[in-house]
Amino acid sequence: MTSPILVALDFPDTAPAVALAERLAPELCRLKVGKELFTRGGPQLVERLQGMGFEIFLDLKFHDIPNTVAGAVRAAADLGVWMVNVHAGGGRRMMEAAVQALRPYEKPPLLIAVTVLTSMSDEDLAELGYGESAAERVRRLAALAQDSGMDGVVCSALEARDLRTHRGPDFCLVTPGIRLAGDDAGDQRRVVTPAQALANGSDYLVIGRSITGADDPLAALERVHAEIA
Ligand SMILES: O=C(O)c1cc(=O)[nH]c(=O)n1[C@@H]1O[C@H](COP(=O)(O)O)[C@@H](O)[C@H]1O
Repeated sequence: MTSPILVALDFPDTAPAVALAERLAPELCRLKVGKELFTRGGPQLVERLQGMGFEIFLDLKFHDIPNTVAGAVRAAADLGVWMVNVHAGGGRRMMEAAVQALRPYEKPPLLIAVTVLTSMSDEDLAELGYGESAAERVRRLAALAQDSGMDGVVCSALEARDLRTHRGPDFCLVTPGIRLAGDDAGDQRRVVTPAQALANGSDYLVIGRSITGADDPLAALERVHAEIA
């Protein structure tokens, strides 16, 4: 079975991250290593998790000048990760440079662009001076990402249906902001349940605290699988 679930290992250190991975199984999920954990554990931790059989989404959301981002995604590819992301807000030339950087690889990571963070609301965007809603901005950035040669985008599952229609069946939709019924939204603003996210057209569900914060993370993961079966 190929699971659509990516468990976000947002831990302050490597020991609890590895301990959690030991309680999960590569058949049931992939793992996401983000900014906090990577800054602590570095490439060695990624290699250790890969050695345990997990495919890794390296979520460092690169956002810099094209040359710098190209070098960063190359470093991610050399590490052998399964997926890596950049911010679509870095623009066309930055995304094209990232795409170009992965051309020489026989088995490159999936290259994904973050559109509008799921922690952002329409009000947050207005405060930044953007004259469009989150849904409109996601649509614009997803079109630009696809046109720049990216494999897909990170968005909220609220926008997945619209993107599936407009960007076609092969464009990869990665959706964080997933909450089981009754879970606390926390800092997230655009949240959706696992079943609804898949029904909307998501390919991959990024789930952090609903699994990592559970008393029994494996049981929580199995509950998500049961919900989407
Ligand atoms: O790129 C991401 O993974 C990401 C993008 C986004 O727009 N929103 C978002 O929450 N994420 C990540 O997804 C995870 C969500 O965690 P939970 O809110 O605990 O489920 C975190 O690791 C975030 O860094």
